[in-house]
Amino acid sequence: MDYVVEMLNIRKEFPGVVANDDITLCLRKGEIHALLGENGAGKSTLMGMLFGMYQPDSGIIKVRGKQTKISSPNVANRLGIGMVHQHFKLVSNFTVTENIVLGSEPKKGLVIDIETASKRIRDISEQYGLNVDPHAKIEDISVGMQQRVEILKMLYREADVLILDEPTAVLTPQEIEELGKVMKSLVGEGKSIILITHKLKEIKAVADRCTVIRRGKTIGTVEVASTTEAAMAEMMVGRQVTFKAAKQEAKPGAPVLRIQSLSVKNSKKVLGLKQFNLEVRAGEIVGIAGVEGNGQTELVEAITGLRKAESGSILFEGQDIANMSIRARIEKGIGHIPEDRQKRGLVLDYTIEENMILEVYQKRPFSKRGLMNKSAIRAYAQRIIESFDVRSGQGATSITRSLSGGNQQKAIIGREIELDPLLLIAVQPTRGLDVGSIEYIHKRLIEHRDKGKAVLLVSLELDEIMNVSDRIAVVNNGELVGIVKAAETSENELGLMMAGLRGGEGA
Ligand SMILES: Nc1ncnc2c1ncn2[C@@H]1O[C@H](COP(=O)(O)OP(=O)(O)OP(=O)(O)O)[C@@H](O)[C@H]1O
Repeated sequence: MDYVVEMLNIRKEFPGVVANDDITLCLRKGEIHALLGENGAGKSTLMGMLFGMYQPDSGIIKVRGKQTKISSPNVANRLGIGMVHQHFKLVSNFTVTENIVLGSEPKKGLVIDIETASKRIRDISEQYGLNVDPHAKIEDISVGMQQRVEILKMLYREADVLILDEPTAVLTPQEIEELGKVMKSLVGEGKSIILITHKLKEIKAVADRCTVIRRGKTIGTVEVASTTEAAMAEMMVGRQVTFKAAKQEAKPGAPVLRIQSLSVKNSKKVLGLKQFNLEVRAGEIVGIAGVEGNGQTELVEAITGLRKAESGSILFEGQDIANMSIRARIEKGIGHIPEDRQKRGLVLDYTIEENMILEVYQKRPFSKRGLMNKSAIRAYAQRIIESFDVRSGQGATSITRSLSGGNQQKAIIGREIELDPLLLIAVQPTRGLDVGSIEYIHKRLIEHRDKGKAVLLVSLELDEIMNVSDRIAVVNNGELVGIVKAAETSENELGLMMAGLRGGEGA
């Protein structure tokens, strides 16, 4: 068998945790190979070793049949291995070409030869159907396009093994489809791809084989065509997973949040939300469906106080909070699971327990007369860690940065739900989570509702919106298109509404 990469019996320990324990993954030339595993299973660690960011404690890596030591990302690049990270590494006020040649600038004599580089970039872009304009500035192009620039960067450096780390987490459904085509065209030209993803549907759609790992160990490698999503999910978590959240019909009470004619400017200083009306009652989950960038961010930031409203009112428990400070809103009972967990959700250099009390540390029992009560803080953090299954090397005292992405996310969700807010605003709560964790988080959101609290769920995943919400408000271009009951709508109707066609009540 023609393997381009063989990672054999790989082991890697971090303080308190064996991140990889005897893992084997072999990549065939010309295949898309999915790497599937729960949050914290060790996927990024394994790929980090293939890309030269860490060294294995034991085990062998062979590239094109030859045993190799990949001591740095530069060595990986020279071996033809490239990686697109979850957080792109692009300079936003540089052009596509400038970003791609950064660090390996082509010269004509002493002068940097941007024109030749641009031409080559255009040729590669055409060859693989990437459709990237070499002269565009990064800040002016969409996230999906930025990702293609990252892919181009690897191709420009002649990589033929491409590692994509959760590439679709940041993409819209349409961009996901386009990325699928790009990946197929790459392997069609003889490249080989390792794809890290939590989305079983995507694995079914694009991958040839899938290696499943659980808690640092290889469970097996399967041929994707002859296996099911349910079977892969079960291999991964070690039990059956239900994909549909079980819930009773909502028994909504009085309105908790009432938004009237709310208009909010976006970061480009034009109205991103226009004359918006919405009500969320106690005991119900209202989902916001829409294509990314259609007013969701402005809506959430206006409610939480991160952004100022231009006009209109935001009534919370009957009181207009539009001019209240962020802290006052939290005190009144608004919880927020933010979209960008690294920027707004966590202080990465603090321990988990410090992060768990960010909003309540000045309260009893966590502090008394200015002194912190360490054991109360520890017990509180431990409770969240256990109920939300936050996995890390050193429990409550682990530095948050050392947690896997999905475990950071679970910690934030746990913290916000534990505050037991009257209104919980959950923005993309399950982005980056494995199917088992998604199942659990959905259950907790529904439990929160059943305790008589209000939940506002913002998500780009239609499945999630339809599964978890009671009512769905659809946004398009900053306006409310309509509100429908989740039990009475279909993916098709929502899709049309997201494109701006009016429907439902309140239109
Ligand atoms: N630099 C580090 N220092 C200490 N522990 C680490 C470090 N990097 C990863 N870990 C630990 O190793 C384990 C595996 O983490 P890894 O990031 O590889 O998981 P993952 O499968 O990529 O998860 P996710 O799907 O959540 O991104 C986790 O327990 C994590 O806390």
